[in-house]
Formats: sequence, structure tokens, C-alpha cells
Amino acid sequence: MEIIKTPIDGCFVIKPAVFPDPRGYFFESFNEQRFNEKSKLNIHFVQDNQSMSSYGVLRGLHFQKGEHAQAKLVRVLKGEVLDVAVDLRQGSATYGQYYSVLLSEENKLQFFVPRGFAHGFVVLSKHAEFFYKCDNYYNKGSEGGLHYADPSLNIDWKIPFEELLVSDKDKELPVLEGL
Ligand SMILES: Cc1cn([C@H]2C[C@H](O)[C@@H](COP(=O)(O)OP(=O)(O)O[C@H]3O[C@@H](C)C(=O)[C@@H](O)[C@H]3O)O2)c(=O)[nH]c1=O
Repeated sequence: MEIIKTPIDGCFVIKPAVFPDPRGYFFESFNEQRFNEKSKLNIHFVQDNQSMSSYGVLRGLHFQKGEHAQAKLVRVLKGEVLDVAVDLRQGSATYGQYYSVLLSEENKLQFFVPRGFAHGFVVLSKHAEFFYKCDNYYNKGSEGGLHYADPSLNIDWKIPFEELLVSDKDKELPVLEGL
């Protein structure tokens, strides 16, 4: 696996070593020892999540607060999404900035989103199956979020706003200034 740095410290992309052969392909989608060695982190993921969404569905931007904060290792099993992480770490040189990456069934890239970030994605293919590991358990009372259309973030979601399908909960999320 190869680690590809991003302009936001702590956020990185992983390119797995894929072994194709006449039967198809094989790759290690996660190896804790190698992940921690290469990333120089000490992460232990405790929860796996999977969701399916259709074209134009935007989930986000989400985080969990305080002691329930989660780092996430995200990837796409089927289809293609644009994945986005927004830096909400107080005092960070890139506070309020975002990084986005295309994750697809074809490129098999994974994206590591540290604790202290808001995370979301939009589906660019007909359907997408999304899979992610979290280093802390889901805690409903600690859910927080940021509005996907916050003008101060100015995120390019690649799909016009009027074509997006967003949950009622996500439509009510505050902008960065109101956090
Ligand atoms: C996130 C989550 C949700 N749920 C439940 C709550 C609710 O009834 C149902 C759907 O929840 P949501 O609408 O919050 O699902 P969703 O909008 O897919 O939420 C996810 O979005 C992406 C962008 C993330 O980064 C994740 O951390 C998570 O917040 O699933 C769990 O039981 N466990 C979980 O870990």
C-alpha cells in the first residue's frame, strides 16, 4: 500500500497493492499493522459501517463531538463518490479548509479522515456502496454537523445543488460560523 499525502496535515489517501490475475483481483483492504506502520499512527478501528445511496445523494457533513470523536477510513465498494473532509481542529493552519477526493470501485482508493474533521460524500454514479471503519463507536447524542452548502466552505460537489438528495436532518445543519 502507498500513502499519498494531501495538503491538509493528517488527511491522507491510501492506494492499495492490487494483485490482478486471470481469476480477477485480490488486495488487502485493511491490515492494522501495516496501516499503523506506514501512517505512523496508532489507530484501532472498532466499528465498520456500510451504506448504499443513489446518484446525487449527499450524506454529510458529519462528526461526533468530544470524547466520541471518530477517525474514519473510507472507501467505495461499488460506484463512485466524491468524498470530502473539512478541518475543524481548533488552531489548525488549515481550519475551515476542505480536501476532496474521488473514490471508486475502479481506483480502490481509501481516504483517512482524522478526528476533528467533518466528513461527507456525494454519489456520482447511478448507485454507490460506501464502506468505512471508525475508531470510536456511534453515539447518537454526540452527533454534530456542518451544512454542505455553507458559502464559507464553498465546496465543489460536482453536482448542481438542485439535483442533490439530502436528508431533512442534514438540511438543518449549521454553517461553520454557527458551530
Ligand atoms: C452513523 C450511524 C447511524 N446509525 C443509524 C441512525 C439512523 O437511524 C440511521 C441513518 O443515520 P444517518 O442518517 O446519520 O446516516 P448517514 O447520513 O449515512 O451518516 C453517516 O454519514 C457519513 C457522511 C459519515 O461520515 C458517518 O460518520 C455517518 O455520520 O442509522 C447507526 O445505528 N449507527 C451509526 O454509526
